[in-house]
Amino acid sequence: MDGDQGQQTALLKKRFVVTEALLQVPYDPIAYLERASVHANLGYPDLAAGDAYRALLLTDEINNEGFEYHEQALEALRSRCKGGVPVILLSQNPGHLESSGGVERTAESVDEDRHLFEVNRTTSIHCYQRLAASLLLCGCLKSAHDFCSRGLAASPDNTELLTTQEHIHVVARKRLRGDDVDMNDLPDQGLVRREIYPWNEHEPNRFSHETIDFLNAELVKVAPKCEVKIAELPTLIEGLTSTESHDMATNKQLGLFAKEDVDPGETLLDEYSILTVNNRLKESLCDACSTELPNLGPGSSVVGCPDCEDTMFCDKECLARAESYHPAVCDKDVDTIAKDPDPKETPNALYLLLLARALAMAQTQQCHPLELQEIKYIWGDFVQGTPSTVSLSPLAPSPPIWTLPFSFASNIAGPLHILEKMDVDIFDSLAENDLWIFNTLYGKFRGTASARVNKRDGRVEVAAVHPLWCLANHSCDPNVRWEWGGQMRFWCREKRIDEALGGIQKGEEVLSHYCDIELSVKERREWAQGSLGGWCMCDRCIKESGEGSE
Ligand SMILES: C[S@@+](CC[C@H](N)C(=O)[O-])C[C@H]1O[C@@H](n2cnc3c(N)ncnc32)[C@H](O)[C@@H]1O
Repeated sequence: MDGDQGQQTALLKKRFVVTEALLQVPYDPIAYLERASVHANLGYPDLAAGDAYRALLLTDEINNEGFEYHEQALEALRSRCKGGVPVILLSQNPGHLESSGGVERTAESVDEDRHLFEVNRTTSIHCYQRLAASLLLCGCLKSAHDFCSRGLAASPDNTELLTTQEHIHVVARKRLRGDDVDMNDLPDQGLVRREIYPWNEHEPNRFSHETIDFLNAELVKVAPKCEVKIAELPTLIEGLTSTESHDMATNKQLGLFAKEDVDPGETLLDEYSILTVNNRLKESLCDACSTELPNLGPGSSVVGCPDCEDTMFCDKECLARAESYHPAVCDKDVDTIAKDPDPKETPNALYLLLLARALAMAQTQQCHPLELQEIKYIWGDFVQGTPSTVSLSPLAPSPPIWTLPFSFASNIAGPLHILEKMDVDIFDSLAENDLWIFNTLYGKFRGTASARVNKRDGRVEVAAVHPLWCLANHSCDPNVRWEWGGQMRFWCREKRIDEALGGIQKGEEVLSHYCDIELSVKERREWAQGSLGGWCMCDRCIKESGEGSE
């Protein structure tokens, strides 16, 4: 084991110990700060920010007697101060705590309440420091600036916060390309690592017999002529063409294949997904499948939830399917969250709504969110084995690019707000509601979700993950068409792109399309690049771009 690896292993062990401690004592702000430090050292500034934010919330609980977790948080802090001031607060002493050789004077020597109040104040300033520095590293400049300002309001001479503030200004000038930076216009969308975290025990081996058998048993119900198999796909790199790389690397993934011959026009898959959301506050869409509700009036099939006002479903079937998520949000005032967003925020808002739906499903079904069968097996476009530190060795591979979109609002504050609305204790449910779990869910949704526009005004309003449909890979000469109404439907094309008769033979891969195939090769490649991870290299693209012709 080399030095870097040894350090990594030690940090992961430490992370495990602190997480276990938090599962035992969930309201301990110090343990959260400790875990933030471990996450920062492991190279996860996003997770460090998430922990520091939870610690900050707990310091608020301690400060406010009327708050829900005041007693538990105060007791946790008191217990941590029994042997003196916790070491994590002594590394940099932003409050004016007195220390004596690493161990503070004990509670007997001073008024205990005053002492705890001071420790709590110091803890909160540490939280601001950690939040500002970590969010800056993630590229969330506005949130970093906000926490920096809040920290400086409490501790104006704090050198760490002043330094971070300087860095925020430098990065902001670079990103906004100018010296005149308005702090209200700071970018707040960043990128973080997109990976299967080393401690994630929920991710299945997608190529195991167990996974493939499970998916095939599910497929029998909605696509009896399809089966899932391992597929070899070209490894796509942004802007790389086949003339530049004749030896194209490939990678193993899953794909859909025909088990029997399929006739032109024949339906191949018909999938209903409860993992469907819409962002319209006052539109008449079904809460379960987000289809436009049928007309109300005599004989209408529309039904409402018997227990809460305003939640409407197409029919009794959708109401019955809603039993898998609705009880967690029934009458819980979650309706307005992420609805009618600013157009710039539409994608983020839809992903947050998908996350909210998944959390409601998990809560209702008393299941870990990553164990939900609609989520467990889907593609997440994760980058494996990301090193946490950049190696200086000339032989080291270049560090992977961070690809998971991240913001304080979507990844940290938003999900916690939703859980609180659902009456979930965000501290005592860490095992199910930790930030790395939200990030993993986002990775999966961003790898598989599709969106739909409102035909009347062209606004994107619905998003969904169809866990079986999304197993199909892309081609610009697809052999199926798809249509998404209440259900997602694939049917075999009557004609292929060259006007040849459609039809899929037994054993052939079922190829969908992720972009409008009527476009030119350049436009198609630009459109599909986001969902493919690079320039499309299907036979049609290679032919039309003139690549590989020599
Ligand atoms: C929605 S998933 C498709 C199913 C996925 N192969 C799986 O294992 O579940 C989309 C991902 O499949 C891969 N993919 C799909 N079509 C491809 C193609 N024509 N060439 C290369 N990769 C493709 C890309 O990695 C893309 O990010």
